[in-house]
Amino acid sequence: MKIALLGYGKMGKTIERLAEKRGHEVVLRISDDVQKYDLKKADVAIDFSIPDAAFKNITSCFDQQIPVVSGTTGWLSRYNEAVKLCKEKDAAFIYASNFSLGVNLFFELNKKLAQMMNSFKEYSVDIEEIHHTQKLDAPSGTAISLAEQIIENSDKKGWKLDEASEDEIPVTAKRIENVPGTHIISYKSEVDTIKIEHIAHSRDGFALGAIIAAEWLKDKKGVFSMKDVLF
Ligand SMILES: NC(=O)C1=CN([C@@H]2O[C@H](COP(=O)(O)OP(=O)(O)OC[C@H]3O[C@@H](n4cnc5c(N)ncnc54)[C@H](OP(=O)(O)O)[C@@H]3O)[C@@H](O)[C@H]2O)C=CC1
Ligand SMILES: O=C(O)C1=N[C@H](C(=O)O)C[C@H](O)C1
Repeated sequence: MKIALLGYGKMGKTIERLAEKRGHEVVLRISDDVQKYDLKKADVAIDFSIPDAAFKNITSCFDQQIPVVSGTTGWLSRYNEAVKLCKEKDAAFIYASNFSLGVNLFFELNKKLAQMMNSFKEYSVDIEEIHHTQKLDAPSGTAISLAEQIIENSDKKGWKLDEASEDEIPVTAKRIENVPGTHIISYKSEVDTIKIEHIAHSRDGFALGAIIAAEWLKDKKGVFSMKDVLF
């Protein structure tokens, strides 16, 4: 498979290393706001760029009929617009706030736990995420996905960074040197705490998941999620 990397930073370079091990070839590496780039020599594009660039990168792929996998976070206010454009252009698109198998299993656990805990009002829920100090967005895309899953499966009405009201989920974002990505969900009562936690040991899990998603999407049309790929 010939891959165009839109974003050639920490994730782009990890994807290149693992993709080459799986027999793929990287044919294009984009690292800044190029006015127009030719994706025709690629079978698929993988976007891990920056919040301000993701929408343009993704829609360039739709225009050039190249399936696109995006893991960039912090641009989701335009997600529905991207979905509409993908359908109009009969293109192919997968977005995930987190591509690792472990986090996608953790998502399913989170939904089940939220349903179960909703009956026990003596417990209050909170989310904590910890990432490296270069991260541009807060809270992480994964923490937002986790909060939305709890909201869909409980009586919670929303989430807020730091201070939250009774019917919202408080989300804390910590930045510590070299942490690839940690997410913790805690249910606390007067007498005890129940916690589930996902700790990424490196970026390899995110990168491998994105490559598997690209292999899966290559010959398809439509808008998909990591759930379609994995389960
Ligand atoms: N969904 C998932 O599983 C995961 C998502 N992420 C997300 O992926 C994104 C990238 O993460 P990471 O690789 O760690 O970040 P980096 O900062 O290491 O890489 C981002 C790269 O994008 C480049 N860039 C800047 N402008 C553009 C542009 N217009 N088009 C293409 N590339 C551009 C930057 O170049 P320069 O440095 O020159 O500005 C940089 O090389 C983040 O949003 C992060 O949250 C990260 C890990 C997993
Ligand atoms: O910026 C990162 O590094 C990560 N970003 C994603 C997010 O915002 O959830 C996924 C992962 O946690 C690493």
